[in-house]
Amino acid sequence: MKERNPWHTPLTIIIAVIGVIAIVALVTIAVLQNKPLIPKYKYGIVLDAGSSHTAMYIYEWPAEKDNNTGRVEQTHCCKVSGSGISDYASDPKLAGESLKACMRDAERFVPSERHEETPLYLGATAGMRLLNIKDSAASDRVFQAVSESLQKSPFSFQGARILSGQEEGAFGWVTVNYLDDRLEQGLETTGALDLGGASTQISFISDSFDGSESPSNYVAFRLYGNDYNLYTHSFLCYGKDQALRMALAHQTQSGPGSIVDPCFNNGYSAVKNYSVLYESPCVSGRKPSSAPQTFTHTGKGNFYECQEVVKSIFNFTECKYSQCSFNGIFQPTLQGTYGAFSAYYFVMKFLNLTDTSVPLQSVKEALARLCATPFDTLKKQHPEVKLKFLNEYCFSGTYIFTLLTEGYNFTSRTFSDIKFIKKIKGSDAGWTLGYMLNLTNMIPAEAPDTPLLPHAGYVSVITVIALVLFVLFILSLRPLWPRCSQKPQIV
Ligand SMILES: O=P(O)(O)OP(=O)(O)OP(=O)(O)OC[C@H]1O[C@@H](n2cnc3c(O)ncnc32)[C@H](O)[C@@H]1O
Repeated sequence: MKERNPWHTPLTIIIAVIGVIAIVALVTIAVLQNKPLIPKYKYGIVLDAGSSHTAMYIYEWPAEKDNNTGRVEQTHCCKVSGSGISDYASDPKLAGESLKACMRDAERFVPSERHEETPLYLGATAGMRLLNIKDSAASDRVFQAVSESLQKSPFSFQGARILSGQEEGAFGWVTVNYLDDRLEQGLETTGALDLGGASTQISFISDSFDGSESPSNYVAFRLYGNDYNLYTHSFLCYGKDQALRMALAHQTQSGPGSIVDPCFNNGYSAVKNYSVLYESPCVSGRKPSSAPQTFTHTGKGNFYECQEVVKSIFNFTECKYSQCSFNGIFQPTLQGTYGAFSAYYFVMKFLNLTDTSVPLQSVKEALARLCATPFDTLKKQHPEVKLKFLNEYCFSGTYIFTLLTEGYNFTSRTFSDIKFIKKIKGSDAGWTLGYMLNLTNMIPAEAPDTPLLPHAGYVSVITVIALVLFVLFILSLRPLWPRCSQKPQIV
């Protein structure tokens, strides 16, 4: 004879089975309903048509979060081979052709089902600003050619245009602060220092600046519920290549047949053409009236003398405001930390000076040593470095040092507030990301609403509540529970 278990009645078994099914169904629905979708991405492409070269950046963000909350990241960068589009003024078609290899690259990196909806922008900076000043019809032809080429791509081409210096500075600032998560979290922002080939930008927030003293340097933003009064200025012709032209123009004012340049290493020698040197609008007005066709450019490598040459391209005396950086341009008091990118990074990286805890005096000494190194020794020390760059590091380092200290007024105390950076969390520092975020409305003016609980927390709460309900349900059926009799039932 078997003893009968009082729980093994059909009713309790049915209740238990229904209860378990109900819990499983409830949790399954909660999980499926609220689970983040399998990551699917959307894309945006920006071409940075700079004075020295063009680069293409592909950005991606989670598709279900393009209501302003998803993180935008750079997934790919392609360097267009050849020079910047402004160098194709005499043969604009080639400017369009030059972009084709990177556009084919983009077709591989962006999934084909996303091609048609992916916005594609081309922004040109100081190289095209200068070409536009020199010959606006030629600049139009270059834009026509690159636009025709980009229209043939499968992406949604949104146009090619010149960014103003103010936009370039402001979008660089947005990029740096977006990537550092400072905007969304409303943290103290970082200033942005960008050194290109033809222009340089400085952008930062200063409590002493509300735009009233120099409105042309003022950009107002409202991002994630916070207001920002940004100071920004772009110095056209003060990118590193045009600054070098101005330094050479200063040394060839009398039209000599040769110059001995303290900004180039001893042993460096090259024959240069006067008309090529003076073809840029940054120096064209100063071309000596009588000069031979060419001059011999040799180096003597002296940092202190080089600094004097570099200082000659700045005007430190004129200022109609309460305070200025240089050339009569207003600059409020420096404040906070700074990210310095593009040529700032390339040059300081070569000099092993990206660590700004090194005292300013030591930076000066390192530059003095670099400039004093004979050019042959330098070439032997750095066989991997392109000669075009190696030639110019003494000038470039001295220029950066002078621009930061004498131009922007960084001191031995504030110099350590600068961080020389190339990338932040995998994305390049530069104006392109800020430009795309702006054009795609990816940064909201107001802070987006956040869900009460994260997904995992939500599922846990649902599960616990379901279990409690189930236990209560079982308890409420107590009257139906089989009674345990004292006597064992004999079956
Ligand atoms: O913004 P604009 O002024 O139009 O210029 P760009 O867009 O061409 O400027 P980049 O930031 O690409 O480069 C800035 C400069 O750095 C130079 N550069 C690039 N790589 C370098 C390296 O490894 N060492 C030294 N200089 C480098 C380049 O030739 C430019 O003169």
